[in-house]
Amino acid sequence: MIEVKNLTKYYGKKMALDRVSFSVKDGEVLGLLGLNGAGKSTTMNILTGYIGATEGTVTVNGYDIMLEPMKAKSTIGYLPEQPPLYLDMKVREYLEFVCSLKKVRNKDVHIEEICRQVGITAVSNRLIKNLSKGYKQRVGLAQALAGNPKVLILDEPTAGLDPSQIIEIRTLIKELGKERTIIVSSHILPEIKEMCSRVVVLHQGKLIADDTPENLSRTITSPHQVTAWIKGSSEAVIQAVSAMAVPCHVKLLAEKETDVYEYELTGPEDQDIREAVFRTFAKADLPILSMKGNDFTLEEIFLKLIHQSPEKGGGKDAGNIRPGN
Ligand SMILES: Nc1ncnc2c1ncn2[C@@H]1O[C@H](COP(=O)(O)OP(=O)(O)OP(=O)(O)O)[C@@H](O)[C@H]1O
Repeated sequence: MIEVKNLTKYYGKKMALDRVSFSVKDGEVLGLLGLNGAGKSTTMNILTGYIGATEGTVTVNGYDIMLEPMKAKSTIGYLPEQPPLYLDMKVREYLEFVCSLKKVRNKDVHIEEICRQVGITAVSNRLIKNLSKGYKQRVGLAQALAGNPKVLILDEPTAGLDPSQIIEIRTLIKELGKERTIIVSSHILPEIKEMCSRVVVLHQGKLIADDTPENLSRTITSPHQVTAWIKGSSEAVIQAVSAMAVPCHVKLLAEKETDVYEYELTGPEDQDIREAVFRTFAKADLPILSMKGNDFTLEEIFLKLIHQSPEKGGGKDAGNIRPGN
């Protein structure tokens, strides 16, 4: 269990965190989502006792990180944004060193176990500097797992990896999350959705949402507007739309294939038009070859979350969204 209360951090005059509070239950995988500079690393550095907070408290498994740092830290494994690797060491040598620092008993068996867990047994005799970035990240995860901590804190573990390495690391984190409490940061919403059971969204040092990924998606998707590829003449499409039960505006975007056009369909803000769109074009014998809700960039999502916060009058459907400023 991790409790974060009113965490505030100033770097000189620069405020990096502003009264951030949240908690993480045992066995939960919590995602910290935010743009660059949102305060994710600062939060993680405070949680792991790397830096102190200006105000506020953090307790990890009942130990206050400032008052009982040794006890609190002994329950945490940390993978910072830049993994703390000694490049001229071999993987095994490095893990032996980490295990000595953490006073791990039965080192050999333990190292074999964590190498197996993160899939680095085959490279355990290689110099770290000769490993790919994906494997270096795995070694970083292995050092976090040394000592079998109950809590893992992982700062942007997939940053800079190629797509197949990203999938491998995400799968690994999901696997590790079955037995541990994990906090993982990212600036990629789909990544957080895939790995986490809860998401805390930070923006400019403030907590602006704390919810499940599903509720968050519901809050930020916009089913009143869809983009669809429809086969048939544009005249027939326009005619079908004019007969729709829900009033809709249609905009032709592009010709995608012969006789297939891409349209943007927009209904009233508070209405989900997807089903009506499907029925309309099925009835008119105009096949929909693809349909998707309009995606938002992360920046747009943040603006939406801030706009929908209760303080700004958007509280009705805003889930657990908290004020943004
Ligand atoms: N040591 C420092 N001294 C001064 N300002 C800092 C320091 N570390 C971070 N900051 C500032 O605090 C704010 C939060 O930074 P932080 O690194 O926590 O954000 P982040 O969400 O982790 O971003 P990123 O994804 O870029 O790592 C930023 O404005 C950053 O410039």
